[in-house]
Amino acid sequence: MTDPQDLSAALAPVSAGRATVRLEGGRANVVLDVTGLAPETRDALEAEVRSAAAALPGVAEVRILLTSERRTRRILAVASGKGGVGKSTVAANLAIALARRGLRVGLVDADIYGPSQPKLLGVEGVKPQARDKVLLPIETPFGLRMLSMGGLVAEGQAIAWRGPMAGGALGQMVDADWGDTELLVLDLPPGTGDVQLTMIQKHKPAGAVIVSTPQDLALIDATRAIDLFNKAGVPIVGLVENMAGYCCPHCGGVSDPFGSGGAEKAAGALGIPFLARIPLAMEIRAASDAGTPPAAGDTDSSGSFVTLADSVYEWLKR
Ligand SMILES: Nc1ncnc2c1ncn2[C@@H]1O[C@H](COP(=O)(O)OP(=O)(O)OP(=O)(O)O)[C@@H](O)[C@H]1O
Repeated sequence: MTDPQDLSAALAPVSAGRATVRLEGGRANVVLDVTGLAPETRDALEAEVRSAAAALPGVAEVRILLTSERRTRRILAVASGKGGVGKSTVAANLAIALARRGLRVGLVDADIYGPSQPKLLGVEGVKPQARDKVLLPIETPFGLRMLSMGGLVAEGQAIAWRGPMAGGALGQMVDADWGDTELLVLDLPPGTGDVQLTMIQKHKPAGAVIVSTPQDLALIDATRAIDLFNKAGVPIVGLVENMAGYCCPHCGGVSDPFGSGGAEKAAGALGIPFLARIPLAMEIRAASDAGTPPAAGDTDSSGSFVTLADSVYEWLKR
């Protein structure tokens, strides 16, 4: 017949110190601390503990209670005043570069108008599962987990959600089972309307990275985005200039279709940090379309995302 010591001894090798046990007649009550474990690791641990306890003589029933410490997880918003400036591309590559620096990163694609993260991260068509009505983020091949508005609707279906519906879906994604993820990068929809303001107020990002192209018109919109975060009391991490200088793959000459240096000047005038300059490069567009983000490799264009991630990393440390 098993006694409490036998039960503890039998579970010790499989539970790695995470189990607290009590024996009541033929029932083994196990409290399992699963803090920081990814869902699949947690399920495997629970199954191992259950079968180790059930194998003991005299144990007729095993009850397992999972507990987890609530972790503080920070949200980093990536936003732009207007569409098409490369906000999603920057968000995906920044998230990957931060993951490569050792942070446990998750990416939430909150862009209700054009969710593009599943394509950028090569997981198009993969639907997130749910457990007890809590979403389980998708594992991507690039060392980070992801949830997208795109994964919550049928492929190709137009997303014409009103603010409250979008807010509800975003809430489900932010409150998903992120396991030990310590930083959530939030790819916001472009623009500075009510939807964005509600998202920001509700989920209170720790900081915001603003993406702009170098020309004046885009910068005026970026200034509006900065104003939106200021109103919501969210600190601005800084401004990223995307689609700067184009290096011709044929002659090697550099041209500036959208002007140059505009974002750095604007950042100076606004008193916010200038984080990085990402070149306009065929390689970035092609790799993004192919679902192999440049920041996951070691090419010329990955360097600019590393610079960006370094600045953001330093900011997060502060
Ligand atoms: N630095 C770059 N060099 C070349 N192409 C780029 C660069 N940045 C983004 N692109 C391309 O520009 C297009 C728009 O990028 P992206 O979808 O990231 O923009 P967005 O601002 O998130 O757009 P939306 O407003 O639709 O959310 C994509 O085809 C992307 O591959």
